[in-house]
Amino acid sequence: VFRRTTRLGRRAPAAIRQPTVEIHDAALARRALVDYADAFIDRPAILPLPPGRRRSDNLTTVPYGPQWRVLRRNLTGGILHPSRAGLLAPLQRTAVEALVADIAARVGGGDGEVLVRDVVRDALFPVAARFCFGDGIGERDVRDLQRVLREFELDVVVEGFGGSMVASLVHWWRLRRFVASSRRQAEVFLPLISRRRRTQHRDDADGGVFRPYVDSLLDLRVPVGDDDVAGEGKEEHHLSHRALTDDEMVGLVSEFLGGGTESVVSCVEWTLAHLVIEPEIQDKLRREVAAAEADRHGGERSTTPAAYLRAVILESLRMHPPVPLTMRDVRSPQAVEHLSLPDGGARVHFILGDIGRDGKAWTDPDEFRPERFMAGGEAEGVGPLPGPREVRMMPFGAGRRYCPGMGLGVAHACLLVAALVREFEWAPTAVAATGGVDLTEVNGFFKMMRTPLRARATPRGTSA
Ligand code: HEM
Repeated sequence: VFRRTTRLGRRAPAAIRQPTVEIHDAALARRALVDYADAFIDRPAILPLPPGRRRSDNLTTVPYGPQWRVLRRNLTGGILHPSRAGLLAPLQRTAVEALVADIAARVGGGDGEVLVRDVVRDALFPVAARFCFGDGIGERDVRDLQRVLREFELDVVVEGFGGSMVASLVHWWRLRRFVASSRRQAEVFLPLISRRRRTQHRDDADGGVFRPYVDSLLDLRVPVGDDDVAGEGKEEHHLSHRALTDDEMVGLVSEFLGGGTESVVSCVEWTLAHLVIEPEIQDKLRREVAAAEADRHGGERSTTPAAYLRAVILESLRMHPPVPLTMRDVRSPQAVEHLSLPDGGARVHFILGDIGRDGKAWTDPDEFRPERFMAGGEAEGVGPLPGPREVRMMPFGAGRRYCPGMGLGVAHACLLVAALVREFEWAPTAVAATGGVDLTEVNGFFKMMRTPLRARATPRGTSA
């Protein structure tokens, strides 16, 4: 059940010279993250701090404590709260229209090949950028933001994220690239943040439509104290507070834009790959999406995805969780003892793809069968987030640090896949038709297709 890895040699810095334990098993994942929730609460440091730099965390890296609570509450309660999901509808409509127009232009009236991840990313990224900085940012700003995030991914994120990436990151040159890439992000983000600082209270938050993430960060005050040690055991309102530093703002914005887009792009690409290979599932899905459209009677598009669409997305997330693994730094003596972890604690990696394909929890786990999530199926009632009793899959993690963007991520994946099948028929390209669509995975920060999906799109002519 445990696979203990000892990849790091004695030359590795003390902070990461820890044994690594991998969990591939759904039942054990539940035991760890539910029974020992308090012990599985912090993530290990991925990078040693560059010389002369102070620690500045985003939500993913901040240790559990008052600062984490304030940042998390701001995102979940203030920005991503389900009651505000409807406010994003105009941005999402624009994204869907842009996606359909882009594909239609590429196939030029007839059918043609489309590189799926590029068109999806180009449609989705502006939504994340405007949700972050407000509706006022221009197309050039959006392009600059996309460029620096892409550079970060290409320069810093390498195949094999996890133990081996941690090892390779400690090479000085990779650390130097990381610092250079963060500096380039700061050069693009900070002027946009300053512009927002000058205008945020004047333009009534974009006409009262939605509150950009950056506005909430500018107003936020976090508890004072390095690594939150000062906050241990104190009520939050007894602590003194400070504004976020520029470095923290850059990290939080980078996390919001990068994590919120690429994960959805990965999910949509994997989903469409299966729909290309299995035309009956694509057809069934299209019929359901068309029926839901017909039910609209000219009203707003529903924000609740239809049952089969949701099942298709869940099946894709089960088989190809866009984030390949999630990590915890475990030091608690109790958890160490009861879970037979190495003395002194361990870095624990939960391998999300293996957990979703655990043969003890799923029938034919390598088959793409959305029906399992429908009424009467083996996974009826299973959702994207595990409940307290069992873990069958955990594409958004589990326990206290589960993904706060889950609702938005699933909504965006559903919206984009629905538009893709409603407007186009998807088939393998001539090359793929003989060689098959390549479902080989490659694990970077995100689980992507090793051969990016190219598919033949034929407009269905249903668009208004
Ligand atoms: C399909 C889309 C997405 C997937 C599959 C995904 C997956 C994940 C996973 C596996 C984790 C680690 C959870 C854990 O350690 O237990 C995570 C954390 C996180 N995600 Fe997502 N995510 C998605 C979308 C988003 C979006 C849209 C946002 C923000 C707008 C977001 C923001 C975050 C943040 C801030 C964390 C760290 C939370 C914490 O430590 O408290 N994610 N995500």
